Amino acid sequence: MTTKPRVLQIGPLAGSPSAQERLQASYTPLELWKQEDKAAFIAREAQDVRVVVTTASFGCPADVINALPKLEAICSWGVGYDSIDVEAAHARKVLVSNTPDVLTDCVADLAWGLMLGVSRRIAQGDRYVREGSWGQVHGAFPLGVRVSGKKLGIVGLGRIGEAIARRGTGFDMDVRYHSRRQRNDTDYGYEASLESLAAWADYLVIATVGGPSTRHLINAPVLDALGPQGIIVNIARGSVIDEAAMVEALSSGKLGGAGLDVFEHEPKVPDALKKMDSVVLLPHVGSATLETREAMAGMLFDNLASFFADGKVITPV
Ligand SMILES: NC(=O)c1ccc[n+]([C@@H]2O[C@H](COP(=O)([O-])OP(=O)(O)OC[C@H]3O[C@@H](n4cnc5c(N)ncnc54)[C@H](O)[C@@H]3O)[C@@H](O)[C@H]2O)c1
Ligand SMILES: O=C(O)[C@H](O)COP(=O)(O)O
Repeated sequence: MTTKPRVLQIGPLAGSPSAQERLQASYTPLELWKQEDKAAFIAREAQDVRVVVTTASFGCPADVINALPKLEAICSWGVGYDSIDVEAAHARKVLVSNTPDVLTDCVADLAWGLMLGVSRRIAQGDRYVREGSWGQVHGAFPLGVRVSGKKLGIVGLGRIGEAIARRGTGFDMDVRYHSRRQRNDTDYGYEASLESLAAWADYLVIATVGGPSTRHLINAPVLDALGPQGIIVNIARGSVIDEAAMVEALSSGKLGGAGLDVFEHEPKVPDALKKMDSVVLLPHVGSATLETREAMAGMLFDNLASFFADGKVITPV
């Protein structure tokens, strides 16, 4: 009988219906999140472990990486790796893998759901019908804002940003983007400054990586430039927007609206946002469809199998 390889699992694979079962079927996961004294558990049980299994939300900090002398790979479920200390991993030649591409379409679809939801007051209208206000309240339901034909600014024209842009052309929108560098393989207009993109755009959609390099990239001056008719959508990471500045801009009418799937201190959401009809709030569900979550699990297991077969991962970071 062959023994199942032992892997250190940082957090549960709760986002895919079958992933935890599949992990247990082929591997022996050491469940770190269940341990009271994690450092002692690692020192006692995980000194021979070659692989860490984690997710974008649980990540893997440097102290865990450095407490595992035999570590060779960190395989993560999710495309974002801002929660993994990739520098510490690479310093020890530890491979890191994520799950790119398979979630791109669903996250882009959700960004569009947020754009439409805020502009056409979809969540507000749903509340209005459910609470019995339709036909009872004097005056009509407030008017929304036209989406088709408007100006779409994308911050971070990567895989997801580009999928959002592509959908924009189907809505007859003019699309421009800001990234650290102009891309020479796309015809979308490039704005070298974030503020000039925001000043031009009706919709500013955030699709960059998270982490220190993009922390508070969207600050008060950028929000001011987007202006009282402007709508911001964030499906990237909450850290990219200065959340306090955004709440202030929305409260004072300096910013028109916001569609948010991610927040600075998840699962905490500022109470002020919950009271505003100009915002739509979602609980970090960009990739949360059955098909995509299964595909992400598939990619995680392909990376694990590849590592244990020949020491390589398929989608390295
Ligand atoms: N809401 C969700 O559930 C959800 C789901 C999947 C991914 N995400 C987030 O979306 C991010 C993007 O995913 P992707 O697959 O498109 O990644 P990607 O690497 O293809 O794209 C990231 C883009 O950000 C750009 N970028 C990096 N630093 C920048 C900066 N300082 N200024 C402007 N642009 C910058 C890069 O050039 C790149 O174009 C992930 O890192 C993740 O954090 C969120
Ligand atoms: O980066 C990602 O892929 C998404 O944010 C989904 O991962 P999470 O739900 O674990 O953050």
